[in-house]
Amino acid sequence: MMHTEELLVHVINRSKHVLPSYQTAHSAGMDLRANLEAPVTLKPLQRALIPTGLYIALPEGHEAQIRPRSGLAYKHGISIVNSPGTIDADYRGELKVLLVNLSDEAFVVEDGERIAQLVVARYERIAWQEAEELNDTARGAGGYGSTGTK
Ligand SMILES: O=c1ccn([C@H]2C[C@H](O)[C@@H](COP(=O)(O)OP(=O)(O)OP(=O)(O)O)O2)c(=O)[nH]1
Ligand SMILES: [Mg+2]
Repeated sequence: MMHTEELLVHVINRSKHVLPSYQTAHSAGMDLRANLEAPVTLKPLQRALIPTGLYIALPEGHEAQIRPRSGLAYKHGISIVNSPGTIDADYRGELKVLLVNLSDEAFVVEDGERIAQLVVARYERIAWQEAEELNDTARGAGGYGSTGTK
């Protein structure tokens, strides 16, 4: 259902499939479908750039992230090599998904299969302000488990 917070994004759908949509009322991502002439087999540790047939023009100040689906990851070890993939607001090419098979069995990507999810987000661009020192914090340079595990 339309409501005022929805952001309109221009899209051209050259795929055989319906446009991606949110599956539940508050899903952050829309699932992307593979748009294939023939199934693609990914052997263990093999990767492939999977076309979606979608072309978008994001409003300035927004990016889209292409993220893995947890079900495919859990059941079949399918992930995305460059996760999360970054779609720039000025990109006008086809959205593609760089899948990788991290399991020890071959996986077949079928035409129309929901292979990844697209999340749109605002981003900030920065300008550097060079400094001699940074402000003190309680964390300081602590990281990589510095706060313990329990
Ligand atoms: O998973 C992805 C990642 C990127 N892209 C498209 C949109 C993005 O705007 C463009 C460039 O992506 P990125 O900056 O990650 O790639 P690069 O290796 O830095 O290429 P470039 O030099 O073209 O920026 O490729 C995709 O379709 N899928
Ligand atoms: Mg780049």
